[in-house]
Amino acid sequence: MPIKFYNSSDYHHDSLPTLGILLVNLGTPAAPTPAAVRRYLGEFLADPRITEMPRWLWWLILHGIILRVRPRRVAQSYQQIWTAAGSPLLAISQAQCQALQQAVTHHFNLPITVVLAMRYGQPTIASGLEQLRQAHVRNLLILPLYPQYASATTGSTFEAVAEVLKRWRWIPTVHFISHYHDHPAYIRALVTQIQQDWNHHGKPDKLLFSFHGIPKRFFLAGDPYPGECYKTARLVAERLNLSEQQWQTVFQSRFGREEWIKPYTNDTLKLLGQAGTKRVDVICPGFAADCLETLMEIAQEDRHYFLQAGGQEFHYIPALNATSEHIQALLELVIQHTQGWSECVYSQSESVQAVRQRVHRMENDLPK
Ligand SMILES: C=CC1=C(C)c2cc3[nH]c(cc4nc(cc5[nH]c(cc1n2)c(C)c5CCC(=O)O)C(CCC(=O)O)=C4C)c(C)c3C=C
Ligand SMILES: [Fe+2]
Ligand SMILES: [Fe+2]
Repeated sequence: MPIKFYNSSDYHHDSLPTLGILLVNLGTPAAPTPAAVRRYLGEFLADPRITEMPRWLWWLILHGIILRVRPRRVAQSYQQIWTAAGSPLLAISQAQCQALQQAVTHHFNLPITVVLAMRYGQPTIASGLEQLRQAHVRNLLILPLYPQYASATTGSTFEAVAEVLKRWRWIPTVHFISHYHDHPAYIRALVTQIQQDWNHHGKPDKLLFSFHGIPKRFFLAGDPYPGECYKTARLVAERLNLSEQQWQTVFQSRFGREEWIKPYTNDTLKLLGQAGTKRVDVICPGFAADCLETLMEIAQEDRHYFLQAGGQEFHYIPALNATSEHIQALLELVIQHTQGWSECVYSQSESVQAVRQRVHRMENDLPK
């Protein structure tokens, strides 16, 4: 019979168990070039959770039209936001991973490894999980950096992780965080981020909470995403003591021709500009790290729409990124979702001595 599972022939039964945390974000092209963007979009847009359409039809559209036209245009956008450290999304995610590793090491005083993976592109989920497997992870926490659950993002991450784990011989205890849109520590971090900005620049006439959209069709099929976006925005607005007129929830980054959830960010900004609203601030609470969709679409393109339509002042409030408030929020999420795990590692470690002796005997008994 062929070997079906991923074995650990290098595994020692007396190795110390550890806790593992896999941070996952969406992913980004390896370079701001049409070829790299084509590779990235090819993988991204082939995911059935991103485009729910008959596969053959979508394959024709993707390869016949989109991948011929879009990479050139999108590569130009990436060139404008690319930094010395690479794509902002990847660089910021790496900083988050390092900072969270420090925070959990300090807090838990246990062997615990934090690894970063991307759903599309590099570093892959498979490589991240392999790193954790080699660290003898017995308890695994998956933390997709999407506060609001969507099938296209969080759901897709679960699928990709399960695809790898199902091949392991020794499957660890797994905890998957499916959302944290109303977690007090996350809400607090957003409130602080906004207040700090307003301390420097004063308050706007209107604060827009702009979230990445999804097709309306997905919402009608039962995706909870829009409701979670609304709740995040409401909780933050309440803590900032904003009146109904002072804030609004909107959806950005529409892709393709079908209707997406509304109101659209760009249309709303045009209307606000036309209606004489002087200053608008935009924050994008659904993005754990700044990326093309915030730095380019909101901070540049949408700013332009607003000012063109008659608006006077536009501020983009950065994503939570690797701020200490964000890392603290992620740490609190980790603490909450790993309740009881330290005891588990301790008890497994205690038995290491006993295992060591038994394994030794077993190995001696095995036929050579
Ligand atoms: C934060 C949540 C996100 C949801 C929900 C989401 C849904 C979704 N996205 C697309 C299509 C594209 N998204 C693109 C970029 C992009 N999307 C997110 C996050 C969510 N997407 C991020 C963080 C990024 C930025 C990546 C970066 O490198 O900075 C792109 C690529 C850029 C482009 O070609 O415009 C596409 C395409 C769909 C269809 C969808 C829901 C069905
Ligand atoms: Fe997207
Ligand atoms: Fe976009």
